[in-house]
Amino acid sequence: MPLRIDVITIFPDYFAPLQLSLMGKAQQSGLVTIAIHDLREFTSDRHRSVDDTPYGGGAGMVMTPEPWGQAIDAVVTDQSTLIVPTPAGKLFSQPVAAELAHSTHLIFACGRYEGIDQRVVEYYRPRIDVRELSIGDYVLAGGDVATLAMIEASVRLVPGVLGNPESLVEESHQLPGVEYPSYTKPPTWRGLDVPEVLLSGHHDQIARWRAEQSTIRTTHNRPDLLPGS
Ligand SMILES: COc1cc(COC(=O)c2cn[nH]c2)cc(-c2cccnc2)c1
Repeated sequence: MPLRIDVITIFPDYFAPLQLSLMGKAQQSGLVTIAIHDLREFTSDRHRSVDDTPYGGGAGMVMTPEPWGQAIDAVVTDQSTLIVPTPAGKLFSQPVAAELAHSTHLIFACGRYEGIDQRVVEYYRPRIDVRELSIGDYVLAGGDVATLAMIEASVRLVPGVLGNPESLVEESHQLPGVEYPSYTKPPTWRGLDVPEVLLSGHHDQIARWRAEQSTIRTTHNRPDLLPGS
């Protein structure tokens, strides 16, 4: 069953990169189908407006619910998962990407301005799986870049998309933490040598060295990922 993805956005051009490289091949292979929808096609006023001033005051504008209701209704089924990228969401992660990779239908609602009228989430929550997801603790101008990141992270985990599942195996069995440093030819570059152990052919020593390097890097860069933290 191919994974179907519908993206609703006011900037469809943001998603041109999905036609390239791995994402493009995934679509050609029939494993994934991705459709981009312009939210403004679902407006009914002459100005095709999608936002208005916030109730309760405050800076900025909020996206009105009706165009979203029309756009989501046009693609939603009872198998859909609605994903709203937002700084207020639960943190997206590799396990979440793996879950999404095994979904049937994902709808990404890319908000702009200060966000989307909360009643859109409230309306669909009792009907389908709705997930407000954050890709990190910073504020983007819209959910489009977050959607690209989540699609790329998820689609690469769809069985058959990655040529060499080998790299996925290592990724999934890897110690929790960051990956070890990688090297390739030439053996010396600008006076810098590749660590001897990697040229030794001693696979158990190489595995030990890589685990050690991963722990050193995790301790330094991401202590929050260390086991037991
Ligand atoms: C749907 O509601 C949104 C969506 C977005 C775009 O997503 C992100 O920024 C994001 C997603 N993961 N990490 C960051 C931005 C806001 C927003 C909030 C406050 C002030 N300005 C804008 C609200």
